[in-house]
This record gives sequence, structure tokens and C-alpha cells, in this order.
Amino acid sequence: MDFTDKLTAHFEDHIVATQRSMALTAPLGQAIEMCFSAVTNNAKILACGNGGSAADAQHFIAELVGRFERDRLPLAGITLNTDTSIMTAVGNDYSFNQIFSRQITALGQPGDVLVAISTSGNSVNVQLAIQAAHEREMRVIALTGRGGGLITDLLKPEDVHLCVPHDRTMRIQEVHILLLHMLCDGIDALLLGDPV
Ligand SMILES: O=C(CO)[C@@H](O)[C@H](O)[C@H](O)[C@H](O)COP(=O)(O)O
Ligand SMILES: [Zn+2]
Repeated sequence: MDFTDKLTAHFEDHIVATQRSMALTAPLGQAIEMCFSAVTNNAKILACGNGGSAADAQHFIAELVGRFERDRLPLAGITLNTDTSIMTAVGNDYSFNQIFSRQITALGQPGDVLVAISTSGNSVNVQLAIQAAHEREMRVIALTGRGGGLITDLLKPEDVHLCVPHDRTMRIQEVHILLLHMLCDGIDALLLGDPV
């Protein structure tokens, strides 16, 4: 089988998704400032998502607690989708919809930031996470796609919505990891200065 046309179409569609997402530059800047403010004021960043977005959440937090491109102090972040004991206990005893929100109620403090990732904008556990974050007086950075789904109406004016203008989950996820790397780079630029 010759995959050339199919693979070329993927490359082209990826470029389309990335090009359209350049419209997110202003809210991305706000998200960088929000994360910087949290990690320099004794607050922390919590992150969650399902499936590929769970991987994105833990990838992002690993770069905060570990490092991104340059050495610096570890930054305070926790992934909410990596503790199998918490997720199975809460999922089993309460509901899968509460696996993130219950951790936010336990850990969230005013000034903390929730990075909530859902390509559809409709995952119920991510919606409940956003509501729990608001109850804890946290701010939210939502990474979505497909118009933002039900998450759009849950967000407050002080939150940041990074909605990838595309309808395919894989394309949205590909841009999400780009946006998360840009967040890491922006936080490091504020902490360390721009590299020469
Ligand atoms: O990575 C993929 C598909 O590319 C899947 O694992 C995907 O993340 C899962 O179906 C998720 O459950 C989708 O949830 P969401 O992005 O709509 O919140
Ligand atoms: Zn995927």
C-alpha cells in the first residue's frame, strides 16, 4: 500500500491546525502570566485530563517539577490523573466523574491554577474539576477544541480558554502539547530571562 497521500494529508492538516492556533497568542500570554504568578507566590498548578490528555497533563507537570530546557528550581505542580489508588478508590466508591474534583477539593487553595485538558470540552470529570477549582477560588486554564464544548460556559472571565480551532481529537491533542511547551517556555523566560 502506498501511504504517501494519506500521510501528506496528515502533515498538511497538522499545519492547518497549528496555523489556526496562532490566534491563541494573547490568551497564551495570559496563561503564562497566571502560571508564573502561581509558582512565584507559594501556590501550585494542578493538571488533569483523560486518555491522551492525561498523558499531556503529566508531561506538563513533569516539566515544571523537573525542568524544561534549562536548569532552575523545581516548580510546584501535581498531576491528578496519575495516582491509580486515588482514581480507583474515588471511581469505585463515588463516581468516575469525581476522580479529579475530589482531589481538587482536598488539595486546592486560593491562588492555585488548574490546567484542565479536554479535546471535546465535554468530559464530565473535567467539567466537575473546573467547578471544584472555582469553589476553591482557583483560576483555570482550559485547553479544549471543537468549539470548547460544555466547558466554555463553565469558565469565568478571569480564566483562560485555549480552544484549538479544529474538530479532530488527534489534531487538537497535537496542538495542546505545543501550547503546553509554549507555557513552559514562557514561564522559564519570566523566571530566568530569555536565553541569549
Ligand atoms: O488520545 C486519544 C485519542 O487521540 C484518546 O485516548 C482520548 O484522549 C480519549 O478518548 C479521551 O477520553 C477523550 O476525552 P476528551 O479529550 O474529549 O476530554
Ligand atoms: Zn491521542
